[in-house]
Amino acid sequence: MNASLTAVSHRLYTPVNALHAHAEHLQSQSLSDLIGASSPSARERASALAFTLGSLHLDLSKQRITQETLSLLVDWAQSCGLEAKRQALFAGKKMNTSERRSALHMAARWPAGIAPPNGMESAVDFCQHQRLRLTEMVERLHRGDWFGATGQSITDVVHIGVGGSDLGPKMISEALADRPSHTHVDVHYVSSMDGAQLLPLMERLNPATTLLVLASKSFTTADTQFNIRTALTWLSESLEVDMPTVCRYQLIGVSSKPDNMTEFGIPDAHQLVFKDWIGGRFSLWSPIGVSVAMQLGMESFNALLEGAHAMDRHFLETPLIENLPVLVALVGAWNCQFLNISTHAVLPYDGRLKSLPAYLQQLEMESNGKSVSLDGRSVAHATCPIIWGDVGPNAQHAFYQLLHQGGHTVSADFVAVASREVDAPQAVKDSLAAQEQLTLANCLAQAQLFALGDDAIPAGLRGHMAQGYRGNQPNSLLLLKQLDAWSLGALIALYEHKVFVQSVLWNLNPFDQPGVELGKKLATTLFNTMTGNSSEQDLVSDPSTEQLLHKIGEWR
Ligand SMILES: O=P(O)(O)OC[C@H]1O[C@](O)(CO)[C@@H](O)[C@@H]1O
Repeated sequence: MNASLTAVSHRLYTPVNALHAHAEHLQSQSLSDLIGASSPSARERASALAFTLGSLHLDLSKQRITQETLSLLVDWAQSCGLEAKRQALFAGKKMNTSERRSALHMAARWPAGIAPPNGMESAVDFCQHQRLRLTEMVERLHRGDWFGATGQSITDVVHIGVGGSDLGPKMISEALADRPSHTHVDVHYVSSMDGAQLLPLMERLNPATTLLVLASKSFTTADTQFNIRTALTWLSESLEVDMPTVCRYQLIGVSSKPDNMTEFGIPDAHQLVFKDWIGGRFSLWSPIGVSVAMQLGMESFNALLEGAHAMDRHFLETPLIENLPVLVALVGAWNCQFLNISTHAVLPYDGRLKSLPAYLQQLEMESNGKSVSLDGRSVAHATCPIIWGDVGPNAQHAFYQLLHQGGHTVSADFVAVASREVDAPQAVKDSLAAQEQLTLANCLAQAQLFALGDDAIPAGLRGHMAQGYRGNQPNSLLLLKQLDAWSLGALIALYEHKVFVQSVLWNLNPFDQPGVELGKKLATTLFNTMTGNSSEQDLVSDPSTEQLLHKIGEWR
Protein backbone atom coordinates (compact mmCIF):
# COMPACT_ATOMS: atom_id res chain seq x y z
CA MET A 1 0.00 0.00 0.00
CA ASN A 2 1.45 3.42 -0.86
CA ALA A 3 2.01 6.21 1.66
CA SER A 4 -1.17 8.15 0.85
CA LEU A 5 -3.36 5.12 1.18
CA THR A 6 -1.70 4.12 4.42
CA ALA A 7 -2.57 7.55 5.81
CA VAL A 8 -6.16 7.34 4.64
CA SER A 9 -6.65 3.81 5.89
CA HIS A 10 -7.10 5.30 9.38
CA ARG A 11 -10.14 7.24 8.15
CA LEU A 12 -13.09 6.16 6.10
CA TYR A 13 -11.90 5.71 2.51
CA THR A 14 -13.41 8.28 0.19
CA PRO A 15 -11.73 9.86 -2.81
CA VAL A 16 -11.73 13.20 -0.97
CA ASN A 17 -10.11 11.70 2.13
CA ALA A 18 -7.56 9.98 -0.08
CA LEU A 19 -6.74 13.32 -1.69
CA HIS A 20 -6.35 15.01 1.71
CA ALA A 21 -3.99 12.28 2.83
CA HIS A 22 -2.09 12.53 -0.42
CA ALA A 23 -1.82 16.33 -0.03
CA GLU A 24 -0.37 15.87 3.48
CA HIS A 25 2.11 13.40 2.11
CA LEU A 26 3.12 15.72 -0.74
CA GLN A 27 3.67 18.71 1.59
CA SER A 28 7.20 17.44 2.15
CA GLN A 29 7.98 17.64 -1.56
CA SER A 30 8.42 21.03 -3.17
CA LEU A 31 8.18 21.81 -6.86
CA SER A 32 11.97 21.88 -6.86
CA ASP A 33 11.95 18.26 -5.75
CA LEU A 34 9.50 17.38 -8.50
CA ILE A 35 11.00 19.26 -11.42
CA GLY A 36 14.41 20.46 -10.31
CA ALA A 37 17.57 19.32 -12.07
CA SER A 38 18.29 16.84 -9.26
CA SER A 39 15.05 14.93 -9.72
CA PRO A 40 15.77 11.77 -11.74
CA SER A 41 12.26 11.52 -13.17
CA ALA A 42 11.74 15.23 -13.92
CA ARG A 43 12.04 14.87 -17.69
CA GLU A 44 9.63 11.95 -17.86
CA ARG A 45 7.22 13.75 -15.55
CA ALA A 46 7.34 16.94 -17.63
CA SER A 47 6.51 15.09 -20.79
CA ALA A 48 3.65 13.17 -19.14
CA LEU A 49 2.08 16.43 -17.99
CA ALA A 50 2.08 18.21 -21.38
CA PHE A 51 -0.93 17.95 -23.70
CA THR A 52 -1.66 19.36 -27.17
CA LEU A 53 -5.00 19.78 -28.91
CA GLY A 54 -4.74 21.41 -32.34
CA SER A 55 -3.09 24.80 -31.86
CA LEU A 56 -3.48 24.73 -28.07
CA HIS A 57 -0.82 23.33 -25.75
CA LEU A 58 -1.32 22.78 -22.02
CA ASP A 59 1.66 22.31 -19.72
CA LEU A 60 0.87 21.17 -16.18
CA SER A 61 4.41 20.22 -15.25
CA LYS A 62 4.81 23.14 -12.85
CA GLN A 63 1.82 22.04 -10.78
CA ARG A 64 2.35 20.37 -7.41
CA ILE A 65 1.11 17.05 -8.67
CA THR A 66 2.39 13.58 -9.47
CA GLN A 67 0.85 10.85 -11.58
CA GLU A 68 -0.66 9.53 -8.35
CA THR A 69 -2.31 12.92 -7.72
CA LEU A 70 -3.87 12.85 -11.15
CA SER A 71 -5.19 9.36 -10.79
CA LEU A 72 -6.68 10.17 -7.36
CA LEU A 73 -8.26 13.30 -8.84
CA VAL A 74 -9.75 11.31 -11.70
CA ASP A 75 -11.13 8.79 -9.15
CA TRP A 76 -12.75 11.70 -7.35
CA ALA A 77 -14.28 13.05 -10.57
CA GLN A 78 -15.63 9.61 -11.43
CA SER A 79 -17.08 9.20 -7.96
CA CYS A 80 -18.93 12.51 -8.50
CA GLY A 81 -20.50 11.09 -11.66
CA LEU A 82 -18.66 13.45 -13.99
CA GLU A 83 -18.98 11.24 -17.07
CA ALA A 84 -22.76 10.89 -16.70
CA LYS A 85 -23.17 14.60 -15.91
CA ARG A 86 -21.11 15.59 -18.94
CA GLN A 87 -23.46 13.45 -21.03
CA ALA A 88 -26.50 15.01 -19.36
CA LEU A 89 -25.20 18.53 -20.02
CA PHE A 90 -24.89 17.87 -23.75
CA ALA A 91 -28.26 16.08 -23.81
CA GLY A 92 -29.98 19.25 -22.62
CA LYS A 93 -30.93 17.96 -19.16
CA LYS A 94 -31.89 20.71 -16.73
CA MET A 95 -28.47 21.18 -15.12
CA ASN A 96 -29.48 24.62 -13.87
CA THR A 97 -31.73 23.16 -11.21
CA SER A 98 -32.70 26.35 -9.37
CA GLU A 99 -33.99 27.96 -12.57
CA ARG A 100 -35.06 24.62 -14.08
CA ARG A 101 -33.13 25.24 -17.30
CA SER A 102 -30.69 23.39 -19.51
CA ALA A 103 -27.26 24.89 -20.18
CA LEU A 104 -26.82 24.53 -23.92
CA HIS A 105 -24.28 27.17 -24.93
CA MET A 106 -22.61 24.37 -26.96
CA ALA A 107 -25.66 24.42 -29.26
CA ALA A 108 -24.77 27.98 -30.32
CA ARG A 109 -21.51 26.68 -31.82
CA TRP A 110 -22.67 23.32 -33.09
CA PRO A 111 -21.96 23.28 -36.85
CA ALA A 112 -24.60 22.60 -39.47
CA GLY A 113 -24.18 19.14 -41.01
CA ILE A 114 -22.93 17.37 -37.86
CA ALA A 115 -25.62 15.54 -35.93
CA PRO A 116 -25.90 16.96 -32.41
CA PRO A 117 -26.22 14.68 -29.38
CA ASN A 118 -29.73 13.42 -28.59
CA GLY A 119 -31.56 16.12 -26.71
CA MET A 120 -29.68 19.02 -28.28
CA GLU A 121 -31.32 18.95 -31.73
CA SER A 122 -34.01 21.61 -31.32
CA ALA A 123 -31.59 23.95 -29.55
CA VAL A 124 -29.16 23.62 -32.47
CA ASP A 125 -31.97 24.32 -34.96
CA PHE A 126 -32.95 27.44 -33.08
CA CYS A 127 -29.36 28.68 -32.84
CA GLN A 128 -28.70 28.06 -36.52
CA HIS A 129 -31.79 30.03 -37.47
CA GLN A 130 -30.61 32.96 -35.34
CA ARG A 131 -27.12 32.66 -36.80
CA LEU A 132 -28.59 33.11 -40.27
CA ARG A 133 -30.37 36.26 -39.13
CA LEU A 134 -27.16 37.49 -37.55
CA THR A 135 -25.23 36.77 -40.75
CA GLU A 136 -27.74 38.74 -42.81
CA MET A 137 -27.45 41.73 -40.47
CA VAL A 138 -23.66 41.62 -40.49
CA GLU A 139 -23.47 41.33 -44.26
CA ARG A 140 -25.94 44.15 -44.74
CA LEU A 141 -23.82 46.36 -42.51
CA HIS A 142 -20.60 45.40 -44.30
CA ARG A 143 -22.12 46.04 -47.72
CA GLY A 144 -22.85 49.59 -46.53
CA ASP A 145 -26.59 48.95 -46.86
CA TRP A 146 -27.48 49.82 -43.29
CA PHE A 147 -28.68 53.41 -43.19
CA GLY A 148 -29.36 55.56 -40.15
CA ALA A 149 -32.46 57.67 -39.60
CA THR A 150 -31.07 60.46 -41.78
CA GLY A 151 -30.08 58.17 -44.64
CA GLN A 152 -26.33 57.85 -44.02
CA SER A 153 -24.49 54.56 -44.04
CA ILE A 154 -23.44 53.16 -40.63
CA THR A 155 -19.73 53.39 -39.73
CA ASP A 156 -19.72 52.74 -35.97
CA VAL A 157 -21.39 50.23 -33.69
CA VAL A 158 -21.79 50.86 -29.96
CA HIS A 159 -22.42 47.61 -28.10
CA ILE A 160 -24.20 48.32 -24.81
CA GLY A 161 -24.40 45.51 -22.26
CA VAL A 162 -22.82 44.42 -18.98
CA GLY A 163 -21.46 41.24 -17.36
CA GLY A 164 -21.92 38.33 -19.73
CA SER A 165 -23.47 40.64 -22.30
CA ASP A 166 -20.23 42.62 -22.47
CA LEU A 167 -17.14 40.89 -21.07
CA GLY A 168 -16.96 38.01 -23.56
CA PRO A 169 -17.61 39.96 -26.78
CA LYS A 170 -15.32 42.77 -25.65
CA MET A 171 -12.49 40.39 -24.77
CA ILE A 172 -12.78 38.62 -28.15
CA SER A 173 -13.00 41.90 -30.08
CA GLU A 174 -9.83 43.18 -28.43
CA ALA A 175 -7.96 39.91 -28.81
CA LEU A 176 -8.65 39.58 -32.52
CA ALA A 177 -8.67 43.28 -33.46
CA ASP A 178 -5.49 42.90 -35.50
CA ARG A 179 -6.73 39.95 -37.57
CA PRO A 180 -7.22 40.70 -41.23
CA SER A 181 -10.81 41.81 -41.75
CA HIS A 182 -12.52 43.43 -44.65
CA THR A 183 -14.97 45.45 -42.66
CA HIS A 184 -15.12 49.21 -42.47
CA VAL A 185 -17.05 49.30 -39.22
CA ASP A 186 -15.62 50.28 -35.83
CA VAL A 187 -17.08 48.62 -32.75
CA HIS A 188 -17.07 50.19 -29.27
CA TYR A 189 -18.15 48.66 -25.97
CA VAL A 190 -20.06 50.44 -23.22
CA SER A 191 -20.90 48.80 -19.90
CA SER A 192 -20.28 51.08 -16.92
CA MET A 193 -23.57 52.26 -15.44
CA ASP A 194 -22.30 55.76 -14.72
CA GLY A 195 -22.10 56.67 -18.41
CA ALA A 196 -18.33 57.25 -18.16
CA GLN A 197 -17.60 55.08 -21.23
CA LEU A 198 -20.53 56.48 -23.17
CA LEU A 199 -19.76 60.16 -22.74
CA PRO A 200 -16.50 60.27 -24.76
CA LEU A 201 -18.12 58.21 -27.52
CA MET A 202 -21.02 60.64 -27.75
CA GLU A 203 -18.48 63.43 -28.10
CA ARG A 204 -16.47 61.64 -30.77
CA LEU A 205 -18.85 59.61 -32.94
CA ASN A 206 -21.12 60.86 -35.68
CA PRO A 207 -24.70 60.28 -34.48
CA ALA A 208 -25.94 59.96 -38.06
CA THR A 209 -23.72 56.91 -38.70
CA THR A 210 -23.83 55.17 -35.31
CA LEU A 211 -25.75 51.96 -34.69
CA LEU A 212 -26.54 50.84 -31.12
CA VAL A 213 -26.64 47.21 -30.02
CA LEU A 214 -28.69 46.70 -26.87
CA ALA A 215 -27.38 43.42 -25.46
CA SER A 216 -29.26 42.18 -22.43
CA LYS A 217 -30.48 38.64 -21.87
CA SER A 218 -33.05 39.68 -19.26
CA PHE A 219 -33.80 43.05 -20.84
CA THR A 220 -34.09 44.44 -17.30
CA THR A 221 -30.51 45.17 -16.21
CA ALA A 222 -30.47 48.77 -14.99
CA ASP A 223 -26.88 49.46 -16.14
CA THR A 224 -27.79 48.66 -19.73
CA GLN A 225 -31.24 50.27 -19.67
CA PHE A 226 -29.83 53.58 -18.40
CA ASN A 227 -26.95 53.58 -20.89
CA ILE A 228 -29.27 52.84 -23.80
CA ARG A 229 -31.66 55.56 -22.72
CA THR A 230 -28.84 58.14 -22.69
CA ALA A 231 -27.47 56.93 -26.04
CA LEU A 232 -30.89 57.04 -27.72
CA THR A 233 -31.53 60.49 -26.29
CA TRP A 234 -28.20 61.62 -27.78
CA LEU A 235 -29.13 60.26 -31.21
CA SER A 236 -32.63 61.71 -31.12
CA GLU A 237 -31.51 65.16 -29.94
CA SER A 238 -28.56 65.50 -32.28
CA LEU A 239 -30.35 64.18 -35.37
CA GLU A 240 -33.59 65.96 -34.50
CA VAL A 241 -35.66 62.84 -35.06
CA ASP A 242 -38.11 61.33 -32.61
CA MET A 243 -37.20 58.39 -30.44
CA PRO A 244 -39.34 55.75 -32.23
CA THR A 245 -37.61 56.63 -35.52
CA VAL A 246 -34.17 56.34 -33.95
CA CYS A 247 -35.14 52.93 -32.54
CA ARG A 248 -36.41 51.84 -35.95
CA TYR A 249 -33.22 52.67 -37.81
CA GLN A 250 -30.33 52.72 -35.36
CA LEU A 251 -30.98 50.08 -32.75
CA ILE A 252 -30.46 46.32 -32.71
CA GLY A 253 -31.72 44.30 -29.76
CA VAL A 254 -30.21 41.02 -28.53
CA SER A 255 -32.14 39.36 -25.75
CA SER A 256 -34.04 36.31 -24.61
CA LYS A 257 -37.12 38.55 -24.31
CA PRO A 258 -38.47 39.32 -27.81
CA ASP A 259 -41.73 40.78 -26.41
CA ASN A 260 -39.81 43.32 -24.36
CA MET A 261 -37.75 44.27 -27.43
CA THR A 262 -40.92 44.81 -29.45
CA GLU A 263 -42.48 46.88 -26.68
CA PHE A 264 -39.30 48.95 -26.56
CA GLY A 265 -39.75 49.79 -30.24
CA ILE A 266 -37.13 47.52 -31.83
CA PRO A 267 -38.50 46.24 -35.16
CA ASP A 268 -38.64 42.46 -35.53
CA ALA A 269 -36.05 42.57 -38.32
CA HIS A 270 -33.54 44.12 -35.91
CA GLN A 271 -34.07 41.62 -33.11
CA LEU A 272 -31.81 38.68 -32.37
CA VAL A 273 -33.01 36.17 -29.84
CA PHE A 274 -31.34 33.58 -27.70
CA LYS A 275 -33.08 31.31 -25.25
CA ASP A 276 -32.82 31.14 -21.48
CA TRP A 277 -30.86 27.88 -21.79
CA ILE A 278 -27.77 29.95 -22.63
CA GLY A 279 -26.43 31.56 -19.47
CA GLY A 280 -25.30 35.19 -19.68
CA ARG A 281 -21.64 34.43 -18.98
CA PHE A 282 -21.68 31.59 -21.55
CA SER A 283 -23.39 33.67 -24.24
CA LEU A 284 -20.65 35.17 -26.41
CA TRP A 285 -21.27 32.46 -29.05
CA SER A 286 -24.94 33.36 -29.29
CA PRO A 287 -26.26 36.53 -30.98
CA ILE A 288 -24.71 38.39 -28.02
CA GLY A 289 -21.56 38.06 -30.16
CA VAL A 290 -23.12 40.06 -33.00
CA SER A 291 -20.78 42.99 -32.43
CA VAL A 292 -17.77 40.67 -32.64
CA ALA A 293 -19.06 39.47 -36.01
CA MET A 294 -19.65 43.06 -37.08
CA GLN A 295 -16.09 43.94 -36.22
CA LEU A 296 -14.29 40.85 -37.53
CA GLY A 297 -16.58 39.53 -40.24
CA MET A 298 -18.42 36.22 -40.38
CA GLU A 299 -15.37 34.21 -41.40
CA SER A 300 -13.57 34.97 -38.14
CA PHE A 301 -16.75 34.67 -36.07
CA ASN A 302 -17.41 31.23 -37.55
CA ALA A 303 -13.79 30.19 -36.92
CA LEU A 304 -14.24 31.21 -33.27
CA LEU A 305 -17.29 28.94 -33.04
CA GLU A 306 -15.41 26.12 -34.77
CA GLY A 307 -12.57 26.29 -32.26
CA ALA A 308 -15.05 26.19 -29.38
CA HIS A 309 -16.88 23.28 -31.00
CA ALA A 310 -13.63 21.34 -31.35
CA MET A 311 -13.13 21.77 -27.61
CA ASP A 312 -16.73 20.66 -26.97
CA ARG A 313 -16.12 17.43 -28.87
CA HIS A 314 -12.81 16.88 -27.12
CA PHE A 315 -14.48 17.45 -23.72
CA LEU A 316 -17.39 15.15 -24.55
CA GLU A 317 -15.44 12.31 -26.12
CA THR A 318 -12.03 12.12 -24.47
CA PRO A 319 -11.22 9.96 -21.41
CA LEU A 320 -10.92 12.08 -18.26
CA ILE A 321 -7.20 11.50 -17.81
CA GLU A 322 -6.39 13.07 -21.21
CA ASN A 323 -9.19 15.61 -21.28
CA LEU A 324 -7.86 19.19 -21.22
CA PRO A 325 -10.78 20.98 -19.52
CA VAL A 326 -11.05 18.11 -17.02
CA LEU A 327 -7.34 18.25 -16.21
CA VAL A 328 -7.37 22.04 -15.78
CA ALA A 329 -10.43 21.75 -13.53
CA LEU A 330 -8.96 18.94 -11.44
CA VAL A 331 -5.69 20.76 -10.93
CA GLY A 332 -7.57 23.96 -10.03
CA ALA A 333 -9.71 22.11 -7.48
CA TRP A 334 -6.61 20.37 -6.09
CA ASN A 335 -4.89 23.70 -5.51
CA CYS A 336 -7.91 25.32 -3.98
CA GLN A 337 -9.41 22.58 -1.87
CA PHE A 338 -6.46 20.37 -0.95
CA LEU A 339 -3.47 22.70 -1.03
CA ASN A 340 -5.58 25.58 0.37
CA ILE A 341 -4.46 28.07 -2.26
CA SER A 342 -7.30 30.53 -2.33
CA THR A 343 -6.23 32.95 -5.04
CA HIS A 344 -5.48 32.28 -8.68
CA ALA A 345 -3.79 34.73 -11.05
CA VAL A 346 -4.50 34.82 -14.80
CA LEU A 347 -1.43 36.21 -16.53
CA PRO A 348 -1.69 36.65 -20.31
CA TYR A 349 1.67 37.31 -21.99
CA ASP A 350 0.04 39.12 -24.88
CA GLY A 351 -1.45 42.59 -24.64
CA ARG A 352 -4.30 41.58 -26.91
CA LEU A 353 -5.58 39.35 -24.10
CA LYS A 354 -5.73 42.19 -21.59
CA SER A 355 -9.40 41.54 -20.79
CA LEU A 356 -9.01 37.78 -20.30
CA PRO A 357 -8.63 38.08 -16.49
CA ALA A 358 -11.82 40.15 -16.18
CA TYR A 359 -13.69 37.76 -18.45
CA LEU A 360 -12.56 34.73 -16.41
CA GLN A 361 -13.41 36.48 -13.17
CA GLN A 362 -17.05 36.50 -14.13
CA LEU A 363 -17.01 33.09 -15.78
CA GLU A 364 -15.45 31.34 -12.79
CA MET A 365 -16.42 33.41 -9.78
CA GLU A 366 -20.06 34.07 -10.73
CA SER A 367 -20.42 30.37 -11.61
CA ASN A 368 -18.74 28.59 -8.73
CA GLY A 369 -18.41 31.26 -6.04
CA LYS A 370 -21.10 29.53 -4.02
CA SER A 371 -21.31 27.73 -0.72
CA VAL A 372 -24.67 26.00 -0.85
CA SER A 373 -24.55 22.71 -2.69
CA LEU A 374 -27.13 21.24 -5.05
CA ASP A 375 -28.65 19.28 -2.19
CA GLY A 376 -29.06 22.46 -0.13
CA ARG A 377 -26.20 21.80 2.28
CA SER A 378 -23.42 24.23 3.18
CA VAL A 379 -20.14 23.40 1.48
CA ALA A 380 -17.48 23.01 4.16
CA HIS A 381 -14.57 24.47 2.17
CA ALA A 382 -13.87 27.40 -0.14
CA THR A 383 -14.96 26.59 -3.66
CA CYS A 384 -13.79 28.77 -6.52
CA PRO A 385 -10.55 30.64 -5.78
CA ILE A 386 -10.38 34.41 -6.14
CA ILE A 387 -9.47 34.99 -9.78
CA TRP A 388 -7.49 38.07 -10.65
CA GLY A 389 -4.69 39.14 -12.95
CA ASP A 390 -3.35 41.44 -15.61
CA VAL A 391 -1.13 41.44 -18.68
CA GLY A 392 1.91 39.50 -17.41
CA PRO A 393 4.84 41.61 -18.68
CA ASN A 394 3.27 44.76 -17.24
CA ALA A 395 2.35 43.03 -14.01
CA GLN A 396 6.02 42.02 -13.61
CA HIS A 397 6.59 45.71 -12.89
CA ALA A 398 3.65 45.91 -10.53
CA PHE A 399 2.56 43.00 -8.33
CA TYR A 400 5.03 40.16 -9.12
CA GLN A 401 7.30 41.24 -6.25
CA LEU A 402 4.68 39.99 -3.80
CA LEU A 403 4.21 36.79 -5.76
CA HIS A 404 7.93 36.04 -5.62
CA GLN A 405 8.79 37.09 -2.11
CA GLY A 406 5.59 37.94 -0.25
CA GLY A 407 3.95 35.49 2.11
CA HIS A 408 0.96 34.47 -0.01
CA THR A 409 0.73 31.25 -1.93
CA VAL A 410 -0.87 31.87 -5.31
CA SER A 411 -1.54 29.60 -8.25
CA ALA A 412 -1.41 30.98 -11.78
CA ASP A 413 -2.28 30.38 -15.41
CA PHE A 414 0.26 31.83 -17.81
CA VAL A 415 -1.31 32.28 -21.24
CA ALA A 416 1.14 32.86 -24.10
CA VAL A 417 1.14 33.02 -27.88
CA ALA A 418 4.00 31.37 -29.79
CA SER A 419 3.95 33.52 -32.91
CA ARG A 420 2.18 36.45 -34.46
CA GLU A 421 1.29 37.28 -38.05
CA VAL A 422 2.07 40.89 -38.80
CA ASP A 423 1.52 42.83 -41.96
CA ALA A 424 4.35 45.38 -41.87
CA PRO A 425 7.64 46.24 -43.59
CA GLN A 426 10.29 43.53 -43.04
CA ALA A 427 12.38 45.64 -40.63
CA VAL A 428 9.33 46.31 -38.44
CA LYS A 429 8.41 42.61 -38.57
CA ASP A 430 11.92 41.68 -37.42
CA SER A 431 11.79 44.11 -34.58
CA LEU A 432 8.37 42.84 -33.50
CA ALA A 433 9.60 39.25 -33.74
CA ALA A 434 12.32 40.11 -31.24
CA GLN A 435 9.66 41.60 -28.94
CA GLU A 436 7.63 38.40 -29.17
CA GLN A 437 10.64 36.31 -28.21
CA LEU A 438 11.46 38.63 -25.36
CA THR A 439 7.89 38.27 -24.11
CA LEU A 440 7.98 34.48 -24.35
CA ALA A 441 11.32 34.38 -22.55
CA ASN A 442 9.85 36.50 -19.77
CA CYS A 443 6.83 34.25 -19.51
CA LEU A 444 8.93 31.10 -19.18
CA ALA A 445 11.37 32.77 -16.78
CA GLN A 446 8.60 33.96 -14.47
CA ALA A 447 6.86 30.58 -14.54
CA GLN A 448 10.18 28.95 -13.64
CA LEU A 449 10.85 31.40 -10.83
CA PHE A 450 7.34 30.96 -9.43
CA ALA A 451 7.86 27.21 -9.37
CA LEU A 452 11.49 26.88 -8.30
CA GLY A 453 12.26 30.09 -6.42
CA ASP A 454 15.93 30.37 -5.55
CA ASP A 455 16.56 27.00 -7.19
CA ALA A 456 15.82 28.60 -10.57
CA ILE A 457 18.87 30.83 -10.26
CA PRO A 458 21.79 29.38 -12.25
CA ALA A 459 24.65 28.32 -9.95
CA GLY A 460 27.01 30.86 -11.47
CA LEU A 461 24.72 33.74 -10.58
CA ARG A 462 23.70 32.69 -7.09
CA GLY A 463 26.28 34.72 -5.23
CA HIS A 464 25.31 37.92 -7.06
CA MET A 465 21.56 37.71 -6.85
CA ALA A 466 19.31 38.45 -3.91
CA GLN A 467 18.04 35.20 -2.41
CA GLY A 468 14.67 34.62 -0.80
CA TYR A 469 12.52 33.64 -3.73
CA ARG A 470 10.19 31.15 -2.08
CA GLY A 471 9.07 29.34 -5.20
CA ASN A 472 6.63 26.45 -4.92
CA GLN A 473 3.90 28.61 -6.53
CA PRO A 474 2.13 26.14 -8.84
CA ASN A 475 1.36 27.34 -12.33
CA SER A 476 0.17 26.12 -15.72
CA LEU A 477 1.07 27.34 -19.16
CA LEU A 478 -1.55 27.57 -21.89
CA LEU A 479 0.30 28.18 -25.12
CA LEU A 480 -1.49 29.13 -28.35
CA LYS A 481 0.30 28.62 -31.64
CA GLN A 482 -1.24 31.89 -32.81
CA LEU A 483 -3.87 34.19 -31.44
CA ASP A 484 -6.43 33.41 -34.10
CA ALA A 485 -10.17 32.96 -33.86
CA TRP A 486 -10.07 29.14 -33.80
CA SER A 487 -7.49 28.96 -31.00
CA LEU A 488 -9.23 31.59 -28.93
CA GLY A 489 -12.57 29.81 -29.32
CA ALA A 490 -10.96 26.56 -28.15
CA LEU A 491 -9.27 28.28 -25.20
CA ILE A 492 -12.46 29.95 -23.97
CA ALA A 493 -14.50 26.77 -24.34
CA LEU A 494 -11.81 24.98 -22.33
CA TYR A 495 -12.37 27.42 -19.47
CA GLU A 496 -16.16 27.07 -19.76
CA HIS A 497 -15.93 23.29 -19.39
CA LYS A 498 -13.41 23.69 -16.58
CA VAL A 499 -16.08 25.62 -14.69
CA PHE A 500 -18.65 22.89 -15.32
CA VAL A 501 -16.29 20.12 -14.17
CA GLN A 502 -15.46 21.99 -10.97
CA SER A 503 -19.16 22.52 -10.28
CA VAL A 504 -19.60 18.74 -10.48
CA LEU A 505 -16.70 18.19 -8.06
CA TRP A 506 -18.14 20.70 -5.62
CA ASN A 507 -21.77 19.72 -6.24
CA LEU A 508 -22.80 23.28 -7.14
CA ASN A 509 -25.11 24.80 -9.71
CA PRO A 510 -22.72 26.88 -11.87
CA PHE A 511 -25.51 28.35 -13.99
CA ASP A 512 -27.34 30.65 -11.58
CA GLN A 513 -26.20 33.72 -9.60
CA PRO A 514 -28.58 34.28 -6.66
CA GLY A 515 -26.02 36.34 -4.75
CA VAL A 516 -25.97 39.02 -7.43
CA GLU A 517 -29.72 39.52 -7.36
CA LEU A 518 -29.94 40.79 -3.77
CA GLY A 519 -27.36 43.51 -4.49
CA LYS A 520 -29.49 44.69 -7.41
CA LYS A 521 -32.61 44.92 -5.21
CA LEU A 522 -30.80 46.90 -2.53
CA ALA A 523 -29.42 49.33 -5.12
CA THR A 524 -32.94 49.96 -6.44
CA THR A 525 -34.10 50.77 -2.93
CA LEU A 526 -31.28 53.27 -2.43
CA PHE A 527 -31.83 54.76 -5.89
CA ASN A 528 -35.45 55.37 -4.96
CA THR A 529 -34.36 57.03 -1.74
CA MET A 530 -31.88 59.29 -3.56
CA THR A 531 -34.33 60.32 -6.24
CA GLY A 532 -37.08 61.05 -3.71
CA ASN A 533 -39.23 58.14 -4.84
CA SER A 534 -38.87 55.96 -1.80
CA SER A 535 -41.76 54.34 -0.08
CA GLU A 536 -41.87 53.53 3.61
CA GLN A 537 -40.33 50.07 3.06
CA ASP A 538 -37.47 51.50 0.96
CA LEU A 539 -36.06 53.56 3.81
CA VAL A 540 -32.46 52.84 4.66
CA SER A 541 -31.98 51.98 8.28
CA ASP A 542 -28.25 51.87 9.00
CA PRO A 543 -26.62 55.10 10.19
CA SER A 544 -23.43 54.55 8.20
CA THR A 545 -25.33 54.54 4.88
CA GLU A 546 -27.66 57.33 6.00
CA GLN A 547 -24.68 59.53 6.77
CA LEU A 548 -23.17 58.89 3.33
CA LEU A 549 -26.48 59.61 1.59
CA HIS A 550 -26.60 62.87 3.47
CA LYS A 551 -23.05 63.80 2.38
CA ILE A 552 -23.78 62.97 -1.27
CA GLY A 553 -26.97 65.05 -1.08
CA GLU A 554 -24.95 67.97 0.31
CA TRP A 555 -22.40 67.76 -2.55
CA ARG A 556 -24.75 67.25 -5.50
O1 LIG B 1 -27.66 40.28 -20.00
P1 LIG B 1 -28.32 40.85 -18.81
O2 LIG B 1 -29.61 40.19 -18.49
O3 LIG B 1 -28.47 42.34 -18.94
O4 LIG B 1 -27.41 40.57 -17.54
C1 LIG B 1 -26.12 41.04 -17.44
C2 LIG B 1 -25.36 40.35 -16.34
O5 LIG B 1 -25.98 40.57 -15.09
C3 LIG B 1 -25.83 39.41 -14.27
O6 LIG B 1 -27.07 38.85 -14.02
C4 LIG B 1 -25.33 39.70 -12.91
O7 LIG B 1 -24.14 40.37 -12.94
C5 LIG B 1 -24.92 38.48 -15.06
O8 LIG B 1 -25.10 37.16 -14.78
C6 LIG B 1 -25.27 38.86 -16.45
O9 LIG B 1 -24.30 38.42 -17.36
